[in-house]
Amino acid sequence: MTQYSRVSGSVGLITLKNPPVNQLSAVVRHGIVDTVQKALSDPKVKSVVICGQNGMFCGGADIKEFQTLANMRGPPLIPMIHSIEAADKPVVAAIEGGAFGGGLELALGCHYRIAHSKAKVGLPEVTLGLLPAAGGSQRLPRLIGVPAALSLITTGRHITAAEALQLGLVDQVADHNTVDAAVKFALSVAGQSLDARRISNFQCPPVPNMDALFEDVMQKVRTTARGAIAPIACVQAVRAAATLPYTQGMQREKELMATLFTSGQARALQYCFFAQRVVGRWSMPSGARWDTSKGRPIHKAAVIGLGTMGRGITVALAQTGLSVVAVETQEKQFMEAKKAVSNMLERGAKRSGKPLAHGKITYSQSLQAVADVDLVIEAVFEDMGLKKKVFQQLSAVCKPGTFLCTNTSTLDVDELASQTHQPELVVGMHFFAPAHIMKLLEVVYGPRSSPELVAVVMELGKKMGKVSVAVGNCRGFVGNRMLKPYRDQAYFLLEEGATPQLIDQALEEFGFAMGAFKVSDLSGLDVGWKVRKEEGLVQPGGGSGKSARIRNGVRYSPLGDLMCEQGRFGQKTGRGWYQYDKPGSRDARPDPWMHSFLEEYRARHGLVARRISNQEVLERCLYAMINEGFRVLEDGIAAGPEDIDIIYVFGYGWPRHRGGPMFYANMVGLEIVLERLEHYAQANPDMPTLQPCSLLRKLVASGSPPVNKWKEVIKNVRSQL
Ligand SMILES: CC(C)(COP(=O)(O)OP(=O)(O)OC[C@H]1O[C@@H](n2cnc3c(N)ncnc32)[C@H](O)[C@@H]1OP(=O)(O)O)[C@@H](O)C(=O)NCCC(=O)NCCSC(=O)C[C@@H](O)CCCCCCCCCCCCC(=O)O
Repeated sequence: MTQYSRVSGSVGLITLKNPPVNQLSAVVRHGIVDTVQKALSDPKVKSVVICGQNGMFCGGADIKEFQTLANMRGPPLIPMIHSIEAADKPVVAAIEGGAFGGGLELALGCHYRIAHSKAKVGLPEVTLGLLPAAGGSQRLPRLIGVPAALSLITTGRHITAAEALQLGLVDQVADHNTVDAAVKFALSVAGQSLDARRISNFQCPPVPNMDALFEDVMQKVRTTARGAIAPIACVQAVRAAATLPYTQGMQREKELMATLFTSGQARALQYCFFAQRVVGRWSMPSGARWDTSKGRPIHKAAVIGLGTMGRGITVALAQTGLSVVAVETQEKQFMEAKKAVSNMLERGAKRSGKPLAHGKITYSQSLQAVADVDLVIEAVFEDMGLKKKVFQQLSAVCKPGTFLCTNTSTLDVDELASQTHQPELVVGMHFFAPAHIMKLLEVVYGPRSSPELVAVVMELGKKMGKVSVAVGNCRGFVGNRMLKPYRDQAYFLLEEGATPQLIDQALEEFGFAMGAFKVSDLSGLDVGWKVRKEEGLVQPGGGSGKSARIRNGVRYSPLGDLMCEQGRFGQKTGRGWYQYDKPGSRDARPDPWMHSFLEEYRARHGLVARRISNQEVLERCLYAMINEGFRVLEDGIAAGPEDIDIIYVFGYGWPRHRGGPMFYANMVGLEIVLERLEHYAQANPDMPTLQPCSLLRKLVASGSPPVNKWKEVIKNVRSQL
């Protein structure tokens, strides 16, 4: 909706009213068309101001309308914006809060833009698999120049009002009431010629070596896009702005948008946008929910253990403005950590332009120092015995009511909780390395965890800039639990004839940031080896005879153990699944040694190498992971498919334009995933992770409903258990 009034005698004020972000739904577009016409035909009105209610200009087109073309009724945006630009009375955009996507395109159609100093603007369409197709790709380069427009449009980043002013994207920045400032401004420009204010009439500012610039940008975009098509279309659209007259440029914008609009990638990215918001509305099997559970404020937090994870967590906490007590009992680690944390904070301050958070951290070598904190995050070595001891000590030292969190990535949170006097005040906070950079936080609750604590930790995660997902307790929680069958399949494929580079290439072409073996080299093969040894899975020399590749009755690959026996721990030793120039180097190169290692291994176990296709790599690795995802849903560990998908997109390098593993399964077709799993399970009866799980079968039997309808089927499956 829109509201219209005449203010200060001669200014027509149009207010967009469409909570939550004044998105340009059909009814708003109708309102704009009608009120603009009203203002222009009223002889008393000499100029017009467009603003948004509740301190927000406009969040752009209504993304919900994009779900089907049938939804796209009402006046189209492009002619609506053209009619504003063509008006013979000055139109001023008063930007409070933000102007994003279609919202900024609307403002670019206005003759002047005034922004509040705290407002942000941007064209984030690329993050939704689209391009700014209401003239944004054509007007922005004409206004601020090709290089700056390319940067904004291909990344979708939001910029501050100050940066927008510097770029010439806004004409004035207001510190107080933006609408008042805009009305005053509108009065001052009434009657002035608008010839020089219509951006579509501008020529793009000339760029020396334009071909080279576009080639360079396209090259960079292709490398970072990992298969996403929207960033490439964005470059093509800006190129059209730079090389074609406006009307032809608009035609190109339209053609490019038509390709993107109906693409699977746009569906996936828009799903991710909403899924990210869905996971914030967490719920627990007990019925506790985000909107009925209230946390309490945390003023002082502590981190126990200042290894790599503890350091990152300390930085992330300090950057929220909290007082942090950082505890490390080992002298050498203590000294190194203090220095490392300072450096990380300095780099962070430089990057963000925000002041240093140094003063807020106090360091101690004694656990007694945490006696008065509100919340503790334990980040000692991943060893159940050690962690149990720490939790017993914390329970004795901390004041009653202190929240105790563990940064374990796999261990049983309930077992740790049972070491304390108040098990209901214990949860897992699974950070991802580097903890001050990576966006994902898995918040792991147990059956006894209090909803108040979950609310506190979810809120704390938000303050740390994390995307927090609440999940139930099981081995590996959601992310690592699903990663295991994926990795196992990668090992089995090596045994059957693949190479690490063949598998990694297939996964990277799919869009993963790194293939399974590069990730393993990065995180260190010894980490998993230690866990497997503790579980009694490792046999010297990989074991012999038929049982060498079987543990507990299921298929097991000792390849990783054999690599570790040879000291090949990955990047840290300069040798792993790949070779590196020197220990610590990141540049992975295929290692000819691997060829003879695998040949010798296959010969020892009577395996005949066969040709493995990319399709088989993807189906076996991804469908095994997806199948486990269905089990996670069936077990109630994740509340819905969105939780799994957000975990994978933000924590495991899953390509966002494919929407997360569960969304991807839906896109492929659940019946196809089921059929392929059945096929591989039949060929490999000793791999139970390939046996399709009952929820998948149930969903297929229910006609493969879209992903947002799965929860109903899950509820039925659970009620039958
Ligand atoms: C705005 C924000 C920065 C605010 O952040 P904040 O943290 O304050 O709040 P939330 O993010 O939690 O959001 C609150 C609430 O609002 C919902 N929401 C936000 N934005 C939108 C929106 N744009 N539409 C709908 N709903 C929105 C959000 O979901 C939350 O609600 P929930 O219930 O889920 O909790 C932040 O919200 C933000 O970043 N928003 C998105 C901004 C954005 O990306 N905007 C761009 C939108 S796309 C666009 O504008 C496209 C235009 O360029 C062009 C359109 C032209 C269309 C032409 C179509 C041609 C089709 C051709 C096809 C031809 C095919 C053929 O014929 O064959």
